[in-house]
Amino acid sequence: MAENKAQNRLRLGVNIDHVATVRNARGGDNPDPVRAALLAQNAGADGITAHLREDRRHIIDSDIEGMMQVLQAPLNFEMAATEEMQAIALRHKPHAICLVPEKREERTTEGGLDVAGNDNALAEYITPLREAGSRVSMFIAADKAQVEASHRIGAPVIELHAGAYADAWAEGRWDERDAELAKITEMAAYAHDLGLEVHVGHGLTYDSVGPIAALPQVMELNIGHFLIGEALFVGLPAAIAEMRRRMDAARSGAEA
Ligand SMILES: CC(=O)[C@@H](O)[C@H](O)COP(=O)(O)O
Ligand SMILES: NCC(=O)COP(=O)(O)O
Repeated sequence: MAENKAQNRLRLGVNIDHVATVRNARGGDNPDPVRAALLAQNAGADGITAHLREDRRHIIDSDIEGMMQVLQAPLNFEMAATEEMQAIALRHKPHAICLVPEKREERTTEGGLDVAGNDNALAEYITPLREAGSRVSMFIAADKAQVEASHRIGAPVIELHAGAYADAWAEGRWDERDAELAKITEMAAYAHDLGLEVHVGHGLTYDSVGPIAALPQVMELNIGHFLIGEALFVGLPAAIAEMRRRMDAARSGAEA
């Protein structure tokens, strides 16, 4: 995504996948994820994130095409490391590409990509994507071996999977929440020391965003499902503004 004027300003990428989930429940064109992406951009999102799954359960190919045509904000294109997705990414050359693991039977992205177990293949896979100018990131668990493998293969960015932290928060499992936060905290610092740019995402809400936003090494958060749900009640611009307020308050050490 574009450099921020204030160096320490945390970027917010708004994931619009679940606008497409609602559209696809009935087929047809409404609600339109491209319209939601434009609205998010105009409401202050620093970027738009969209995950084109192999089964097209939410975002479909024409959504990506539409966003590439009309968005000024950078697109962070989430995809599995398959030949089909590589060809689509090379056709569109999005600002950023985030490689994520995918299982057709999962309800949502359950874990991080196993970069450590596939480092040679992934190094080869990302080479043309990087040569085409996309900033490639690895969506990984907060795990030292995965951070080191991401660095080794030449990915400039990692996104740490916050799902276990966010779920523990939502379910009141406080010890687990604290343990997950400790892992993210440690790995964000470690990855930053290696020279990686650190992003965090998955499952974050108004409640759980603060401690993650407060981590000084984290440059970007990607948040979708909660914001799209909240938008049903308050509208997308208001939901984004409130998330932004909480991120900024945590970043500056103030009470949210
Ligand atoms: C990789 C990731 O975290 C996302 O793409 C996201 O949460 C929305 O997509 P799913 O809910 O389909 O995983
Ligand atoms: N990569 C995480 C993302 O884009 C948003 O995840 P979620 O907030 O929809 O769970």
